[in-house]
This record gives sequence, C-alpha cells and structure tokens, in this order.
Amino acid sequence: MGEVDPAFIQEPEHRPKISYIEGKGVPLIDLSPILSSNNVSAIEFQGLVKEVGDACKEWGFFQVINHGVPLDKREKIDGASRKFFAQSLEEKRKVRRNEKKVTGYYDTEHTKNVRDWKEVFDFAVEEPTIVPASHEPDDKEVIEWKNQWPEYPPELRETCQDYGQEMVKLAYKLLELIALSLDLPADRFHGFFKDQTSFIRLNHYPPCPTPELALGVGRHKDAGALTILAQDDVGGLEVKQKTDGEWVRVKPTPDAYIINVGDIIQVWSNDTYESVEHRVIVNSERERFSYPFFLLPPLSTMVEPLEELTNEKNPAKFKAYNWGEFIGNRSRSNFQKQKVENLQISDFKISE
Ligand SMILES: O=C(O)CCC(=O)C(=O)O
Ligand SMILES: [Fe+2]
Repeated sequence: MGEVDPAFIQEPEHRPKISYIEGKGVPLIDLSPILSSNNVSAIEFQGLVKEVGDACKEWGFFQVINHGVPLDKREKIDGASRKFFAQSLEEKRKVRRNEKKVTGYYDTEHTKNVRDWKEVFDFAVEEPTIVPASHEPDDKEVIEWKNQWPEYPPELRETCQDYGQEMVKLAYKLLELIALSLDLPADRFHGFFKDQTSFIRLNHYPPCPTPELALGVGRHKDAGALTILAQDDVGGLEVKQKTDGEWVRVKPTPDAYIINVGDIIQVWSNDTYESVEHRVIVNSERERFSYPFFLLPPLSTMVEPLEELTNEKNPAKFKAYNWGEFIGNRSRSNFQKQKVENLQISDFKISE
C-alpha cells in the first residue's frame, strides 16, 4: 500500500478534514448496574435504561464501560491480530476470502465504490454457521460456513473464538437494555439470534501517505442489528452527528466499547432509533487496529417493524425484507465495483 492508487481517492465532498471536532462526543455509559454481582436499585436500573434509550435516539452511538468483558481477552485478540497482520501479503493471502469462502483475509474492500485504506480478517462467531443454500423459501438445503484459520499465529483461533463468546454475551445484555428502552419485554429480541450469522472483523489500517484523500472506511451505516467495536488509542472513527450533520471524532477511551444501532434495529423500532453514518479517518504516522463485532440474525430472517411498535397512528414505515438477500447484495458490491449504489433500507421505505 505504498503509492496511492486512484481507487482509494474519495470524491472531494467526502474527503476528511484534517482538523476535527471532538466536541462533547458520543455518550459514555457505565454498565456496572447490570453486572450480576451488583445489588442494584430499580431506580438505578431504570436510569441506565433511559440513558441507553436517549443515546440510541440522539446519537445512534454510545460507549460503554464496566461492561464485564475481561480486559485480558481483548488484549489477547489484539496481540494475535497484530502478529497476523505483520506477516507478508503472500502469507496472509493463504486465508483469503472469496465468493465461496466468505470469511478470512481481505485487502481490497470497497465502500460505496471507493477502495478502503485497510486490510481485514473476518471470522464467524458460530462455527460452523449454518446457512440456507439459496433464498428460495422451499429450498431446504443448507450449507456450512467454515472459518479459515491461518497457521500463524497459532493462538489466533482460540483467542478469536473466546472473544466471540464474550461479544455474544455483551450483545444480549445490550439487546435487553434496548428492548426495555422501547417498552418491550427484556428478551424480546433474543429469539432473532438463534443460528445467528454474526461475525468479527479484525481491521488493520496502515499509515497512509495521503490521509486527506482516502478513508480507512468510507461513510456507511452498519446493516446488522448492533455493532460492538473495540478501537485502539490512535482514534479515527467519526460519527455523523444527528443535530447538524457534522462529523464528530469518537475519543478513544481505554477498555471502552463503542456500540451502534444498525439498520435492523432501525427497522424493528420503526425509526424510533436510527442507524447513523460513520467513517474512519487514517493518518500518515500511526497504524490503527479496531475490532468490530456485528450482531446479525440468520439469513432467513424477514426484517420488518415490530408489531408492538406500530399501530394506526404510527403505521409501519418499512416493507419486510429478507436479511440474506440484503446482505448478499451488499457483499457482491464489496467484491467488485458496481455502477449503482448498493441496497439500503431506504429502498424498503413505505412512502407516507
Ligand atoms: O474501525 C472502526 O473504527 C470502524 C469500522 C467500521 O465502521 C466497520 O467496519 O463497519
Ligand atoms: Fe461500520
């Protein structure tokens, strides 16, 4: 990634500003009331639910501390990931992702048709992940997604699997808080994630000689239900502030996780919460690592506004769509430049 290939260059209106606003930033929420060893009052718990609801509504993003994920698990995956990416391209490409093997190493991802300044390694959290062979409702054939694990570093596999389980646990806790904040039963969302297709991405953003022209990840919204992200101390994640559309940098906070609502929660909540645009800025001096966990339902899921959240006064704002087809369309656009913008939930919006 030495010289700058035109494929990386953003259109002028999407190029990052070199100076940036840190502002008040996305809310920081202390999750200690939900750690099981604590004796919490109902008031304290209600306060937490409200904080989560307000953050989802006002920002679509928040950071959490005292989340219960052991720090050593995060440090281990970070260490293994650094060892993996430090290898030669030839070595990394031995576990390269392709249209048949959907997980593994990849260094040519595009977001909205511009190449991202990054390399990634993806792995599915449920192993193997069972998915239907096609989107035809009558087709009962299933296939298995098996992760591709590199030979080096040898600890990568177990470290990743362990970390994946921690992410699933945290995701369920967050789903409960989000459900309660929408006046739903705490476990309302749990059933959607049996046979989940969730995956974790190890992101490596190398230093970039022209950080003013390229982006680590171009502006996008996460298509899944929820994202739980660990970022290192370099910083670079920017969120589009809902109040004025300004890009705001998310300040690295040691041992915090950044949570954002994805498109699926936007649809389930019938637009009460919104999936917010974000992007990643790179810099010319320091490489950056980040680890998002994407909470995703089975491919057969039909995504539509929850019945409890719609009524005559507040009718469904989206038509139902099939998660497998939606994500299938997205991943094709990651592999090759396409002439049209990829599928968005706005394509399923019911006009008022
Ligand atoms: O690296 C980051 O901070 C965020 C990456 C991201 O937004 C994504 O992979 O969807
Ligand atoms: Fe994202």
